[in-house]
Amino acid sequence: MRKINLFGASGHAKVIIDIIENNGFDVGQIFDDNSDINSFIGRNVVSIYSKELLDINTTIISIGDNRTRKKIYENLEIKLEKPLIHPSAIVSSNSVIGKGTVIMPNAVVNAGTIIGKNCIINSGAIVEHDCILKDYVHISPSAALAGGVNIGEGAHVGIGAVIIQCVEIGEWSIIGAGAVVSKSLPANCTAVGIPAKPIKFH
Ligand SMILES: CC(=O)SCCNC(=O)CCNC(=O)[C@H](O)C(C)(C)COP(=O)(O)OP(=O)(O)OC[C@H]1O[C@@H](n2cnc3c(N)ncnc32)[C@H](O)[C@@H]1OP(=O)(O)O
Repeated sequence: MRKINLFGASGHAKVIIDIIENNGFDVGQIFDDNSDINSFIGRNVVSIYSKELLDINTTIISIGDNRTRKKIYENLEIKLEKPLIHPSAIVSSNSVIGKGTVIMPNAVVNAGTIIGKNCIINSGAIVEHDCILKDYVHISPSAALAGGVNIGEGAHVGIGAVIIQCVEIGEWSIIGAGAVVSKSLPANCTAVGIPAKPIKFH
């Protein structure tokens, strides 16, 4: 049976284990650098990093923080798993999804959309047609992107946020929970409200 490693024993990893099992695959190694975590929902956790051990299988970086996923991928040259898609998600055959990206239960990814690597399309999120999502993006549960939306690297769209068509979100920006984004937003900002406006830059 095909095995998939997890890098990070987090709450996010619990949902990914469900997706692995629902696809009929099995969990391989679970790695976490916190040596206090010896087991994770009944499974053994390895805390001493070994590239040889991890490279036996492909891996999903199961950490919710976008910058941490990027740091781990770039520093450790993780051998990424193909996109991991929950069977209840609807993903167009005319979309392109990068390695290490996870598509959670009931998410929708429509035709013409291109999603980079190590992204999270969380439960019930909708990514409409012809969107472009760069690497390390996280679309939170129930967020909705209309057609032709562009999301820069590492941006985080908060839970229940709505982004209207053809809007651009700059890299590493954070869109607050429940925001309505009606105009493009710059890089490295946190934007909240209806309509969404930047409240700070980082
Ligand atoms: C499966 C999962 O769990 S996936 C994860 C899903 N989680 C999310 O989507 C969380 C999204 N995060 C948020 O909405 C956060 O509140 C953020 C990122 C927008 C802001 O967080 P912080 O940077 O810590 O800012 P902070 O909490 O200090 O808030 C700053 C101000 O913005 C306001 N604010 C914060 N979030 C929001 C929001 N979503 N909508 C409107 N106003 C908001 C605060 O009330 C505060 O206002 P004040 O200065 O008048 O008191």
